[in-house]
Amino acid sequence: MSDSPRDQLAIQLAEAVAEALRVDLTHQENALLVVSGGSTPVPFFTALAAYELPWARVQVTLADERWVAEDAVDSNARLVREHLLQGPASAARFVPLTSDDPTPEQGAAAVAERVARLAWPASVVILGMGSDGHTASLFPDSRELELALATDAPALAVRTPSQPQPRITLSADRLHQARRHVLHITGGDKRDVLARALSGDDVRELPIRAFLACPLATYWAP
Ligand SMILES: O=C(O)[C@H](O)[C@@H](O)[C@H](O)[C@H](O)COP(=O)(O)O
Repeated sequence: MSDSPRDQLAIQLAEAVAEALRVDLTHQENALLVVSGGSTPVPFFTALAAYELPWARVQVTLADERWVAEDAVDSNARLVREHLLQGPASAARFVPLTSDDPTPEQGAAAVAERVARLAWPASVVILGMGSDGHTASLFPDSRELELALATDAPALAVRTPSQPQPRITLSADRLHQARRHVLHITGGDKRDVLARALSGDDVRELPIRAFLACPLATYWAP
């Protein structure tokens, strides 16, 4: 791995997450790690996968997923399998957010049940953020945004005009259930969106605001 600021950031985040899992596993049987998809986490996944941890006691799931086949190029499950569940981390138990149902509306209840059985509170929830201020699949233009912010269901289907595929997302309530929250972002655009988010309150405008007071440890590099 090169030592670009983004790679250094990924290494620092991996170190913090590995330590969090190690600490939690000294006093609980299983520890849950919730990761995000997208492009930003790839070097972090690679760095974390190399840690020697009791991975068989680590559960990994996603903050959100596109309702696509697990081998589709834009599947977050595929991303996790290819970059995180490698080497020592291949012993972790990955719990995907999709089912064989044709739509997320049909599959959401089964996925929610699966998610509810995990080892909550999560050791770490790692969020990404888009330039529209979305996080997980809580998009400003999601039809189900209000519901996703208010429901105590663990997961729900979302339809978003700005996105090509239907998705499933963990609800804000479920994403709040963690010992530690991290925002992992890179680049000037996202720095500016975060600055905007910090200077206002309207969660519907910039859904990342729902997590700013978690507290949210921010890992940012240019
Ligand atoms: O794409 C996803 O699967 C996640 O839903 C999304 O919330 C992601 O974390 C942000 O869109 C940032 O994505 P990038 O890291 O690709 O910028």
